[in-house]
Amino acid sequence: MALFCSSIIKRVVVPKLTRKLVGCHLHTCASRHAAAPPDDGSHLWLSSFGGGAVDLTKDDVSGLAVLTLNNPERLNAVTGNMMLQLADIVNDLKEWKGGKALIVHGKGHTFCTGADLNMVRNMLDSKHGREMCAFMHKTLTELHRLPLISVTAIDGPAIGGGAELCTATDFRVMTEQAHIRFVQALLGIVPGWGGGTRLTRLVGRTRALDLLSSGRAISPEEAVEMGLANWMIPTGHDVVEATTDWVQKYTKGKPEVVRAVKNVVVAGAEMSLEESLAEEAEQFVNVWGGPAHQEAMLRNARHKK
Ligand SMILES: CC[C@H](C(=O)O)C(=O)SCCNC(=O)CCNC(=O)[C@H](O)C(C)(C)COP(=O)(O)OP(=O)(O)OC[C@H]1O[C@@H](n2cnc3c(N)ncnc32)[C@H](O)[C@@H]1OP(=O)(O)O
Repeated sequence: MALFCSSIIKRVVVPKLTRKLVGCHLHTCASRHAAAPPDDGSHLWLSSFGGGAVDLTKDDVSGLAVLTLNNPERLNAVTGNMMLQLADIVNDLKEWKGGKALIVHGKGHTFCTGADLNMVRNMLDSKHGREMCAFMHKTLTELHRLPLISVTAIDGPAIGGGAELCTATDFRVMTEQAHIRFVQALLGIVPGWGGGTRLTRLVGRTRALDLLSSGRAISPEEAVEMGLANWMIPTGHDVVEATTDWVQKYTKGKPEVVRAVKNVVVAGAEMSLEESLAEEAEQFVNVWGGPAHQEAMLRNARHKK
């Protein structure tokens, strides 16, 4: 069990002024047809939808990071402020050279119920919808490509954008109480955070069409059966601890090797044959003769079962 030490809690606090704005803004949120958020020509208007937080702990010894969606009063619905924090954290993790693994989970016995509906009701114009969609596409694509072994630990509902978010990690593990549900079609939309594309590539065209058009809930058993989830967390275990133990089989190597393996797989999944082979060669050269390679040769490594 990896112990957390030298962990850094990273939380971006909404400045007081914005809070005031959010306060008066949230006052208007009561009416479903309030004006759309301020038009500042970028995605920064997302911060006018405050509430919740995305917390990150990083352990420089084990190379394990834990990202926590922290909005339990709203079942970890993602506010605009949380979207901005998530993007900041993904950028931070991209540069974390000692990083090997990332666990994404939600506070309390819920993973995430998608976008904060109070925000959604106040940004129904196509301009803000398009900007939010583009922002989350970029953020979750970069999360998916992080040179870390990433796993979403789902305890409770993963609904709408929450279902999409869990497809942006390499693996998914679920408790018995968990379920995944792509409700977008029931809300008159389609996935807005890239989850439709990733789901289709994960489970195939027919199953993706079944799940996206029906909006039905997927149990942990069915998710494992169809390859959408990779493991069921045994009951009575702490979700993060159990997931930390589970992911360790992928992170025994040195950070540079773990990161190189992930980069090879991302290339194989997303690039043309020639580009992917070139990237694989690049990754090979980066680790060939490196500390891990030298140590293995000195160890005269043998691989008995
Ligand atoms: C771009 C859109 C994006 C996408 O799909 O791409 C989206 O994600 S749109 C949002 C999709 N999500 C939903 O529609 C989920 C809505 N929530 C529910 O269906 C239920 O809350 C459920 C089934 C998850 C749990 O029901 P339960 O009865 O157990 O709890 P409550 O409904 O009473 O919820 C407790 C508390 O949380 C608030 N809540 C829940 N989900 C959201 C949300 N997505 N946004 C904001 N707030 C949410 C709910 O309002 C309750 O708070 P309260 O103050 O008591 O009203």
